Amino acid sequence: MRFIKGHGTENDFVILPDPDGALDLTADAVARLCDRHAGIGADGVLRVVRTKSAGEPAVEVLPAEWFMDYRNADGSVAEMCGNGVRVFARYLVDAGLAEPGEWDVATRAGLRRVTVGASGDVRVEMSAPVYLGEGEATVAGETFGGVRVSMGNPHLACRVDVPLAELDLCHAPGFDPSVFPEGVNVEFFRTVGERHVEMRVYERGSGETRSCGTGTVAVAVAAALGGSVPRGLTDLPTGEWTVDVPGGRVTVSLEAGTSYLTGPAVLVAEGETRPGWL
Ligand SMILES: N[C@@H](CCC[C@H](N)C(=O)O)C(=O)O
Repeated sequence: MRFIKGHGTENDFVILPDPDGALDLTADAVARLCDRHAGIGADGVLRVVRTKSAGEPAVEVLPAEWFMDYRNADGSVAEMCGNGVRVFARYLVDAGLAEPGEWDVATRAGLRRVTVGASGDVRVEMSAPVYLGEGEATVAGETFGGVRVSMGNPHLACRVDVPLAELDLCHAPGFDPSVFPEGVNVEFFRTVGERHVEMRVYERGSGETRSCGTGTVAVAVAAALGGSVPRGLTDLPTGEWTVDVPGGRVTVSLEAGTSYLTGPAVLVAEGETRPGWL
């Protein structure tokens, strides 16, 4: 099986080209590919498949040529991946499967418009963040309040006062499963300057990662709200935010009715898995 390895702010992915949807990609195969000791190692898999061959009726109707089939490292399926979609777009251009420019990528959360040049950073229109109220996470017995935000996938963005390095994220933060029946990605953030925050994240299905693109937008929303409650679920503050993650830096732009994420997308290696390994 041919693969490419890439990352966006060190949120890393195994990219599997599967234009005609021929791969039967099981959860077990994804987990083995992502295993950092016995596999290639990654936070997730990006299967690159033509939308019409996605194998998912809700996706096949979307008007985009390519579908980003995103899987978490444990093999679970997720709706969206903000770093992944930039890396996905970079791969399509690098492989000659798409021209540099602006076009839509199909995801389980709907269409996401990417702006991608021949090299360099990629910008993604991330759609309107949805404010879902407040929530709580616990880390090592301590409870942190946060803001629940949907970016197509679920997030809980918690402002903290302690240095981020002090948080023990070796284990999954606790949360109320009746509030998050599908699980949740939990971000912890601190303000470090004017419209500038730093964050760590514990991702649903992947554990602590060095970045989460959808999470950076959720954190920008929580930081911009600053504890206030918005007038409507998508009537959120606007403005540009710098978000530092352990793996680098991204820019989030909150605009009326939508949001944008800009950051790096890097391809680092390619190869073939050994016959019979998976
Ligand atoms: N790392 C991603 C998010 C991947 C999906 C997430 N773990 C989930 O299950 O929702 C990003 O960059 O957004």
